[in-house]
Amino acid sequence: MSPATPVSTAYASSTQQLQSVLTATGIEKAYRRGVWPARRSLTVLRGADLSLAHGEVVGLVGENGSGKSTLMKILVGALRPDAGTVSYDGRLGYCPQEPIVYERLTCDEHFELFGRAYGMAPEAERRARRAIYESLSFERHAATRSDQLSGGTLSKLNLGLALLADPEVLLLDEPYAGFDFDTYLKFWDLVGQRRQAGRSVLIISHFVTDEERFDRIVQLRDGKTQPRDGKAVA
Ligand SMILES: Nc1ncnc2c1ncn2[C@@H]1O[C@H](COP(=O)(O)OP(=O)(O)OP(=O)(O)O)[C@@H](O)[C@H]1O
Repeated sequence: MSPATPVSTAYASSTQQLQSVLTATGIEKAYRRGVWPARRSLTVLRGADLSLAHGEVVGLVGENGSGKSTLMKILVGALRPDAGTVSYDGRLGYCPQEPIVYERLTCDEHFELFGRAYGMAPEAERRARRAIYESLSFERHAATRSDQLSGGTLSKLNLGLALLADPEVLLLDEPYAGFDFDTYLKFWDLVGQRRQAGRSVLIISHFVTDEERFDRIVQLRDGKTQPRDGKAVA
């Protein structure tokens, strides 16, 4: 779902973070697997820190299984950390790795539903929807049910729903895996517009070729975050 709602008392919407729009400190997370007596614990995050400034576009990278999605789920409140705190200002928009949509609803119906959930006035929702259709070129699918969309168009809908309420922070988990090249370029135009507007974007990425598009890259390794070589430190 997007945007995320905090689920834990460890989360607080704060106006005290003047520099950062989102700050995570000392995040720890272990998954419990199996059943007793063969129960095991897999520690994924061991004190990860992350901050996002206004207008910053940050890449989150790391090996498969290093915990990028886990950290992002914790940032948006979809998963509870074992330790650590997350605070942010304003609204978060979250685009999960696997689109979460209602298969019987059309694209238009998704926007209407999410617009209501965000508390948007109908006219504001329609305006935002038109702009999203135009910037990602999928207006022709407005009346198509989501179970009949191609994978790439489903990814556009997933991204569009995260963008709908113009969130201060956009958190995207491998958003462009299904995009064709033209859409991929449109995606980066859109990210550039958000940067210009002072909005922040955190993107989980696997593509080394994207490196120059980020203001800063954070790498997850051994459960902790570190700045990626050659980019400024947080
Ligand atoms: N719900 C879960 N229960 C148990 N283990 C999990 C769960 N979710 C993730 N894991 C494990 O936690 C580790 C981190 O997973 P996560 O999806 O956060 O990594 P990732 O860096 O996003 O990986 P990828 O690059 O492959 O998408 C992996 O070993 C994964 O198998």
